[in-house]
Amino acid sequence: MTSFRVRPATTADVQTIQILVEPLVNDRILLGKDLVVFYEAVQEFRVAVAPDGRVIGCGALHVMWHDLAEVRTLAVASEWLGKGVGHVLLEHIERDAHALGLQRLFCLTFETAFFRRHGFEPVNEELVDPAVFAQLSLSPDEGVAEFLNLSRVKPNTLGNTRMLKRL
Ligand SMILES: CC(=O)SCCNC(=O)CCNC(=O)[C@H](O)C(C)(C)COP(=O)(O)OP(=O)(O)OC[C@H]1O[C@@H](n2cnc3c(N)ncnc32)[C@H](O)[C@@H]1OP(=O)(O)O
Repeated sequence: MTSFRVRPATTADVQTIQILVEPLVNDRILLGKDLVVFYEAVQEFRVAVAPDGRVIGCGALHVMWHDLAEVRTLAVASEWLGKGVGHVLLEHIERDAHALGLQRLFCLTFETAFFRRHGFEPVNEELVDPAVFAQLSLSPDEGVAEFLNLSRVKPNTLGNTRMLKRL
């Protein structure tokens, strides 16, 4: 079996994470973020690390409300695809979500088959009531705006599927 391990990200990983996701951002698969935003979110990230210490994957958990969080920036280096790295990263993210008391995990993705295999289902309905929607719309976070499907970010989300997993 190919060995790799998953651990919480450190600030030393942040530039590597940005480099890892850059091609996916250029292809409009993932939302681009400034380096400062990655640093501010470092505690949300887990990274997968090859035996030689190289970061080969990442994924993040962004809490949005008391029961609700989003899986973000899940990405695996091209030469490591299909070796279970994404699966183990998502397992860790789900474990973190459980530990935080969350009950619902959202994602916005083109990788519907991968997320389906991990228990996510496409959703069309509103996932929050109007009062929570109003609160979330105060967030400056672009990902939250995408979750709310605000018109200003709709071009970013074209072709993506909204998916949800109940934990
Ligand atoms: C919420 C968001 O962040 S949305 C964005 C999601 N990310 C992206 O779209 C970025 C581009 N995509 C990627 O980086 C990757 O494709 C990911 C993250 C979606 C999946 O990462 P991977 O490491 O390839 O996933 P993983 O290997 O666990 O599973 C993929 C396939 O490999 C298979 N697999 C799992 N373990 C192994 C293994 N040890 N050996 C061989 N194959 C394996 C799985 O069964 C699965 O098979 P299938 O897709 O052919 O049915």
